[in-house]
Amino acid sequence: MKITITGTGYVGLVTGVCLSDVGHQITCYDIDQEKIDLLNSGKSPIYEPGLDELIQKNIAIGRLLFTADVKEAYSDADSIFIAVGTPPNDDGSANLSYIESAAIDIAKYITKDCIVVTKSTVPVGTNEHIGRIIQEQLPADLKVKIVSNPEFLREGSAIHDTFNGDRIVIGSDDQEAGKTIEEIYAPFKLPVVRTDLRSAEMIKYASNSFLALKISFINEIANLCEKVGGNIEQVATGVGLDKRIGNKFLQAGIGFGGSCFPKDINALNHLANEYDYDFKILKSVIDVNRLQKERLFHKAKETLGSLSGKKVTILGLTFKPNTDDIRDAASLKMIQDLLLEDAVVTVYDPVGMPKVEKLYGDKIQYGSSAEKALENSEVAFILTEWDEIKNLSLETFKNYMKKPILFDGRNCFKLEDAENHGLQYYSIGRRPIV
Ligand SMILES: NC(=O)c1ccc[n+]([C@@H]2O[C@H](COP(=O)([O-])OP(=O)(O)OC[C@H]3O[C@@H](n4cnc5c(N)ncnc54)[C@H](O)[C@@H]3O)[C@@H](O)[C@H]2O)c1
Ligand SMILES: O=c1ccn([C@@H]2O[C@H](COP(=O)(O)OP(=O)(O)O[C@H]3O[C@H](CO)[C@@H](O)[C@H](O)[C@H]3O)[C@@H](O)[C@H]2O)c(=O)[nH]1
Repeated sequence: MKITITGTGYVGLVTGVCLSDVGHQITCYDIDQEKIDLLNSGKSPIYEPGLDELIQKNIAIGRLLFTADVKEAYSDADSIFIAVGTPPNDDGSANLSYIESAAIDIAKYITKDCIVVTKSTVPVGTNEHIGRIIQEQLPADLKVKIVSNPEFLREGSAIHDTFNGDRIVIGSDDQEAGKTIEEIYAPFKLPVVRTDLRSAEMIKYASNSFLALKISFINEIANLCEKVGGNIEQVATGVGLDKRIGNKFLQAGIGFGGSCFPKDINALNHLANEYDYDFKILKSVIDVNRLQKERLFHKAKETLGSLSGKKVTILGLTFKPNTDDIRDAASLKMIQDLLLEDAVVTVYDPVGMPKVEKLYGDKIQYGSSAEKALENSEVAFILTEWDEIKNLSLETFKNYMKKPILFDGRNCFKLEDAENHGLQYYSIGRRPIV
């Protein structure tokens, strides 16, 4: 059975590699020739622990093939998994142009009946739309069935999540097509949820929105703790032990970012508006997150007065650890606000600096290490909880900074430690050490 994966971003690449690792013959197709060349040399274009090794292993045993040739990708394919991007349009809706152009190519180049599976995150109704596009262009003697199979992996633990996911969602209005896709996933031995097309699409948006809601909720409790007293970590532990609530996604911080939560929540809100539904909770989640990203900046201004001309260090640029992804990261808003204040900004991140450099060039400085970035700085912000940053000794801040004033957006250090080291330390949802 020939399985083709369209798009070699996080989702397409990790899905293709993991499916080949459990024994399937996989062809990964991308329109980006540079990515394909890199992949054929055994290197992943994305930073994901463990991925290079799996790519090399499965190329070597001949189960994994990468191509930028559309004919090679689609001819003889039995099933095609679409995993192209669905980035946000200016109005918050999902941009479906990549999906639509993939659908047109599929209709043009398939040579036998096949199942088209959408892994990309798409608004409710899109799979039917894809089906119609394909149908319109398809030669009369061929048949295509449509399946929705949303993806739940997280960047940074994508391989682990694929092999150990909580569920595989397979939505189809055609039982047989759904069953074939279920069989492809059988080696993973994971729980399968079979639904109709529209429910599968909604499961993806509802899941991301609910996780984002948990984060915005705990961030608001943290903000209130700062006013009324209480320690958000103790509160989150106490709340999370209730099994009905669960302890995951209750880590208060500088707000959520990444390529998914902000985009998907906005897309769901847009969909609700289109159907004349006022999704009040979702709008609040978006609003709370926007304010949370600005919170430490305002606190620093309140504490220091003006930041103009002051050397400010940012440690951690990616939207979370173990990825080089900076999309919608809290660091981007912070850099922008600091530059508007005429602060002198120096940044450090274990892997995220090249992408930030592409955006900001010589408007900011780049430390070759956390210590170098902290040298002579008057304020430091921690925005990503990389192990390397969490493991810094608090002595480092004292030794390298001009004044050790630390704003920790990820609660990386214990309050007692900051107190013992004589740091001025502000974190999220905990009393300040002044
Ligand atoms: N990144 C994640 O962690 C994650 C997790 C779950 C779901 N998703 C969803 O999965 C989808 C893909 O996300 P991503 O981060 O992997 O995307 P991405 O934007 O990083 O990669 C998409 C790839 O598709 C290629 N492409 C575009 N049009 C194409 C076409 N017509 N034919 C072949 N290739 C084409 C691009 O060149 C690119 O390499 C999105 O809808 C996203 O919301 C992402
Ligand atoms: O308790 C928490 C957990 C997460 N975050 C932040 O939330 C964002 C997203 O984190 P995470 O969910 O781990 O990363 P993603 O890789 O964006 O994964 C999410 O988005 C993917 C794309 O849709 C889904 O597949 C995943 O299931 C979903 O977790 C990051 O900025 C985190 O710092 C918090 O602030 N507090």
